[in-house]
Amino acid sequence: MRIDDILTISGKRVLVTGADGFIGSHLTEELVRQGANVRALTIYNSLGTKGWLDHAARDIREAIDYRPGDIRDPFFVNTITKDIDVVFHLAALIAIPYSYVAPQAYLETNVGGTANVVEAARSNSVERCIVTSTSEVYGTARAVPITEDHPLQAQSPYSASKIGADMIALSYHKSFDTPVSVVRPFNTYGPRQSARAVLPTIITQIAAGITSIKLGDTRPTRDFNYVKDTVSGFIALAKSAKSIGHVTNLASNYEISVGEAVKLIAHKMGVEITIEIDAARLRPEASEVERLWGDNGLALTRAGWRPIYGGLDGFERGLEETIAWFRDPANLALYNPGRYEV
Ligand SMILES: NC(=O)c1ccc[n+]([C@@H]2O[C@H](COP(=O)([O-])OP(=O)(O)OC[C@H]3O[C@@H](n4cnc5c(N)ncnc54)[C@H](O)[C@@H]3O)[C@@H](O)[C@H]2O)c1
Repeated sequence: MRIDDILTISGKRVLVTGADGFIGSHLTEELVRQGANVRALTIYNSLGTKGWLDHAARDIREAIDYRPGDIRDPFFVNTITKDIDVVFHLAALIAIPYSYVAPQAYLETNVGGTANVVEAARSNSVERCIVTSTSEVYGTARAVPITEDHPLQAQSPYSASKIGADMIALSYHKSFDTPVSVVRPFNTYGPRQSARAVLPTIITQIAAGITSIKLGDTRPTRDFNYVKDTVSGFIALAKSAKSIGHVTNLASNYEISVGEAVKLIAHKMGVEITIEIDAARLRPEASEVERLWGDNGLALTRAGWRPIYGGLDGFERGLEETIAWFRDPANLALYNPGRYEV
């Protein structure tokens, strides 16, 4: 196996798992734009839909090699990884509230699925395998900004499953020299995100004319990455051999509370709102991650990555783009406007 210092994306055969999802669809589009030959693992469904990739531009849709299936199936994952150069593994169960209800499913998909992906990467000698972690694995910050050596605290079954996945992935680098990079994005937002996530919850309710906004706890702080930054970070880290065998944060390095983010969104959407605390959205006290604020220094050192949408100014620009997308009636219609998701 040869590992270039700087890998070129153009012309590479790239597998994206979770390509039908929020971040995965944006990443897939960008990889196609950069000249990669993309194979998209989309979850199998009997309707034959391909999630958000159905909404990509026609030339992008037509350039993709679709492989509907399931990451829990090791034979399938191994088969579609043959002849692949670079793997971006994003497929996962991600909703924290559902992880309280069905923790076993989170273990099967997030830990078992990741084990299948890194095993396929090893046995097919890929050049890079990018595994997606999450800032949730840090739990409530003990020190800020959060660096990659911050303790891991599993405050939800989701977080525990992602910690397990990260450890399996890193063990493949240590044990077999598989070129695994673990990428740890902080909260990502932007067009196409599920209305279960906090910013789209606020935006879709306001866009649907609701002024009494239902939310969970508004006190926790988050470090929000705009999806274009998350995607450029994934690609930068894949290109750089310096990220192999390591965990690297992708953070905007700007901290804001959920309550302050709500006020900012309402201001940008030109409405006065009241916040209604919804018990159904509250996490158990010990499970709520109170504070996330990430350090992104290693992403710069290892891959030359900096967020374009960093700081308050960048967050405002990212929100404006996101709000404009959700306000488009064709997009809002996909969200069943007026329906409130827990
Ligand atoms: N959105 C965020 O704020 C955020 C932050 C940090 C990390 N992440 C991570 O980024 C990745 C993508 O998250 P997202 O926000 O785009 O979520 P998403 O739910 O939109 O995408 C996840 C995709 O995984 C697919 N999937 C689920 N189970 C599968 C299975 N068994 N087989 C095949 N595909 C399966 C789903 O169909 C979905 O398209 C996840 O690994 C998540 O943990 C997300």
